Amino acid sequence: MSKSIEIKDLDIYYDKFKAVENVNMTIEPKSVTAFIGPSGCGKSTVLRSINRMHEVIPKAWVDGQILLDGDDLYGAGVDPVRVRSQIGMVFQRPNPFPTMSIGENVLAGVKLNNKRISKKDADELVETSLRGANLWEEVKDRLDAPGAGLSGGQQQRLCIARAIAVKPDVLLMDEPCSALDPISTLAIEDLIHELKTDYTIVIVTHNMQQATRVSDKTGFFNIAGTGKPGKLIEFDETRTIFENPANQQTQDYVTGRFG
Ligand SMILES: Nc1ncnc2c1ncn2[C@@H]1O[C@H](COP(=O)(O)OP(=O)(O)OP(=O)(O)O)[C@@H](O)[C@H]1O
Repeated sequence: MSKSIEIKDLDIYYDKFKAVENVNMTIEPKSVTAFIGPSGCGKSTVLRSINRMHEVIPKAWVDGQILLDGDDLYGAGVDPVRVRSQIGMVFQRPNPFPTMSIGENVLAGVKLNNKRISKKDADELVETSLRGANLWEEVKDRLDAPGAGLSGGQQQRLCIARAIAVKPDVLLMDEPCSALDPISTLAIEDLIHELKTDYTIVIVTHNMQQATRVSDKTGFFNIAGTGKPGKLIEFDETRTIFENPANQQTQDYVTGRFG
């Protein structure tokens, strides 16, 4: 089930360093939101704070609220492990577990959450997740082969299958195509389009064409200088951000006049 994300007055720190300041945005369910901006402006940091992965780094913390369909993910008593199962993540480099087979990789997240499932249910889940990730036809005859034996693009779709197998509400993607060739990139972009019918998706991308191709809304982040916190400069329909942004910094960035 797809849910909304509301970020309120969010500051994000690495120990004493404030990496991101005062982020406010509302992300609609069943939409794709792209985060763009120059290196170091805090896109990945914001993304990782949405599923409480940020605090895994020693002394990293946040101030502010992130609401998933109105529930504060940072509220007292909220289990970060449960948050991470509701909000899945796909990383820059495909990272299937190297010693596991394709089928075991799909089930890895489910097993990590201590869910016991029958062989029949497991087989069904492997198939629906791989179909959901547009990988089933390519791997259905070799589910017992190692996940590491797939191509980079196939491995990334396997990681997406692993993420959707736990039936999350949200999928976060941190530059999911940056290690892939153009054909595999298009396959992932097509998949993002399809996944939007079931999930809320947030994607960090350095590729502005990709942002225009896959996203409904875009957030442009910027940084005033080294050591300064990154800020969300503008958040709007992707078309508006790229064709008629309200802010001069956004205009300069999307037209390549930046820096
Ligand atoms: N583990 C960390 N410890 C300390 N500081 C960090 C850590 N990770 C990131 N930072 C700092 O936080 C700031 C934001 O980094 P972040 O990686 O979120 O930016 P980004 O916009 O995603 O950059 P890029 O586009 O290069 O991936 C940077 O100043 C970075 O050096």
